[in-house]
Amino acid sequence: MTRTTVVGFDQVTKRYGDVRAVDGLTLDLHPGQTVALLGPNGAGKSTTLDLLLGLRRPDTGTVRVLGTEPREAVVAGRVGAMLQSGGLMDEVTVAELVRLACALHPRAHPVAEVLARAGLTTIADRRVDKLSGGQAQRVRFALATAGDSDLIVLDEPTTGMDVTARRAFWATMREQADQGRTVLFATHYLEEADAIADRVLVLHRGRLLADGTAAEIKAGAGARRISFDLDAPVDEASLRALPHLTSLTLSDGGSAADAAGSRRTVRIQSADADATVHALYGLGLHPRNLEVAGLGLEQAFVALTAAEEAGQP
Ligand SMILES: Nc1ncnc2c1ncn2[C@@H]1O[C@H](COP(=O)(O)OP(=O)(O)OP(=O)(O)O)[C@@H](O)[C@H]1O
Repeated sequence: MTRTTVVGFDQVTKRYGDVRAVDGLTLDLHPGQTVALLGPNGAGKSTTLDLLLGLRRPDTGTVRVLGTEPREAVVAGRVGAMLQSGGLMDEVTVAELVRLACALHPRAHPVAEVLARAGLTTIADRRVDKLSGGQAQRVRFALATAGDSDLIVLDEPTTGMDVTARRAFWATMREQADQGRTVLFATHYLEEADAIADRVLVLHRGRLLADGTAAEIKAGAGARRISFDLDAPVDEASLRALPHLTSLTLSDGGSAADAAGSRRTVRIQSADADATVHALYGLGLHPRNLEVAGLGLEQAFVALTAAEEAGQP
């Protein structure tokens, strides 16, 4: 089965002076996908979004959106965007601004529906320059969903939103994806990516470091968490010398015996848990409550990007 390509990057590079913000990026996004774009500060996320919205042009390579130039797709109303720095007009009310966005959209939804979806009905008459940070985010969200777009692009959309607003926001985005739209969002909230995205892209120095479901990314990072308790005093240096260990924390267990310093809880991150545990028993220790678990998305992300940093000058 051939799938429609909503966003296609082919060997795209974008430099700012000496900085390669996007470096040979090749990528296809498909309808109905909810895609999280992750990466440390400066990884190239915003530049990638700017390229696919036609706000910047690649130095080399091609970007296509819904089979056309990005700008064409945007002008045709096929792309809704919520950008980080999107300034809102002063001295207009929420309703006026949303009405304007709907008037400009070739396939607009009714204004009341757009306001309601973004949770703005009760503050529709407020001036946008008097809103709180989270309320202003909701207005940006309303502008991104003013019309029937095929692709919704969100740059750190939930920054400043409270828990309720965040939940409502993601429930709406889920609905949008269920209706066949593609939702692409850049975020630093890895738990959101884990919970919401069915595809996760990890960017690092403008390159794609990982691409898969959150579960695949966690498994692909390879590392595991090992934790156990020790009743006898332990020589920290011998633990630190365990093979494949990437981090170690020692903490007191919290009981009266621990005050004497004998009982410790040990938490290890290892790139090869089997080998580390094998060597642990080789030290003659008697670990209790031993647990080996996979990484969370956040830990996998840190492990992936740290490994990449270590391999680069
Ligand atoms: N207008 C610009 N002029 C010069 N350099 C820029 C410009 N915009 C971005 N850069 C540089 O390009 C690289 C990628 O920046 P970009 O904003 O795309 O990253 P990001 O992943 O969105 O970062 P963040 O998580 O901090 O928002 C960074 O090194 C940044 O300093």
